Amino acid sequence: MLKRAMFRCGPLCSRVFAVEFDLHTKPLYFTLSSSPQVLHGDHQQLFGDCGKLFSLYVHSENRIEKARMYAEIKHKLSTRGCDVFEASSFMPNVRNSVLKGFFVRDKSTTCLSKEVLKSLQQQKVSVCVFSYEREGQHCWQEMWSAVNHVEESVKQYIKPAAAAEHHPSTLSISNSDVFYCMDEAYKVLQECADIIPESKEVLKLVDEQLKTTRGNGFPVIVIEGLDATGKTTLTEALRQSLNATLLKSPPQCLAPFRQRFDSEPPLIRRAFYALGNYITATHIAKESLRAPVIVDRYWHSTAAYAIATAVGGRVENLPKPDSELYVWPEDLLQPDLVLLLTVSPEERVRRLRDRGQDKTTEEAELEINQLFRLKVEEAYKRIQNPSCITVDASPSPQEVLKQVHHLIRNKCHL
Ligand SMILES: Nc1ncnc2c1ncn2[C@@H]1O[C@H](COP(=O)(O)OP(=O)(O)OP(=O)(O)O)[C@@H](O)[C@H]1O
Ligand SMILES: Cc1cn([C@H]2C[C@H](O)[C@@H](COP(=O)(O)O)O2)c(=O)[nH]c1=O
Repeated sequence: MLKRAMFRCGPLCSRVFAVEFDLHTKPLYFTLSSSPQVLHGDHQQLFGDCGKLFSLYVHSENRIEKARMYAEIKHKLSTRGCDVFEASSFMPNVRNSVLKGFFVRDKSTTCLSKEVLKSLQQQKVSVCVFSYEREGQHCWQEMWSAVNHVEESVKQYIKPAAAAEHHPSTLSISNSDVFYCMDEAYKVLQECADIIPESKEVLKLVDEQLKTTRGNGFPVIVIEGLDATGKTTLTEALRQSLNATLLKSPPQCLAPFRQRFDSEPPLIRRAFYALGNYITATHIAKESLRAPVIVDRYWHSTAAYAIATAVGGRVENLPKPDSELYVWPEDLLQPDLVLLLTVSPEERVRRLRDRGQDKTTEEAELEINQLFRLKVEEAYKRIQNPSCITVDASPSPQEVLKQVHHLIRNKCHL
């Protein structure tokens, strides 16, 4: 049964495996071979270190179940004191062939991870588990089962493989992390309506919005940036100085649901934020007929945070700059100008501390995770049509406002 689940997604021998062993370098890639292969360098380190080694991959036809199971496993394993590395199995360049999972090194004498693995194999979502054994300079894997009996289990040797051209997670971003049309995000919330009752309320709010296309109105200016880069300060100043309407994404009507969706795995959380943009779009269409509109975060934030979270490790793992993953959704109202506020990491942390507010989990992670911060900012800069203009937001609020007025005058003739 386990094996069948894995084979349904392509035979094991044609799959490539990737382990995020060191976040500062490329993932370690390997394939499987029937003959022993000598391991060197990082591969030797990954498979040769002490401790019991396992990897596991989650499969289910139901993407909501799969996403929730993956999040649950991550939580369970990380509280067991094991070394847990994100892993994936995929067919090179084949979209949606990715099975996400973990590589586990359990150094405990009692093998704590086995307990977790046993309980996982009893669930209705398929979790394929492999165990690894070393044999001199070689290492082989075989299917592992909680009851120690796997039909036709074959030993397959680990064979180091060259790095994939595209990081495996980029193969599954489209309409799982970033949604390129409203219907795709809508479907996700429909699919989880039974387990997350708030989904129905969110969908009702989306349905209530009129499908408006933008007429010839006043300019729409979006202000983007990491937390504490000064968006609230600037957007409020622009509202006053331009006599503009100030909107934000997600819109106020979704505020009561935000915490609930923030605690869900990326598939569900990102669909929620995507729908927030469509509601904001209908407000923009209406308000821009009356006055200039300033928007605090919009699709750039939704896509940049989603891509940076989906792609593990370093900035080089992001989809290439010309990737279609940076393309604006065709059915989403486009603003006239997008400005990206940037400050140095030190200044941003200082502003966060001065503000002394609660941070979202993601933002707390961001503070300690320089790599993530760099990826979000780089993803912002790669988004196309419209692309964003970077504004140095380190000077005083008055100076930043002056710079931005200048840009608005030039680009929007306001
Ligand atoms: N140009 C500036 N110079 C110095 N401090 C600033 C400047 N702009 C804003 N701040 C201060 O930095 C902190 C963060 O600013 P603000 O709340 O405007 O950021 P933000 O981008 O809206 O954050 P978030 O996305 O988390 O809402 C606040 O304490 C604010 O007073
Ligand atoms: C709009 C939007 C926001 N987020 C995340 C990014 C940050 O961690 C917080 C900040 O939101 P705030 O309302 O500006 O305080 O939310 C996101 O992941 N996706 C989005 O679309």
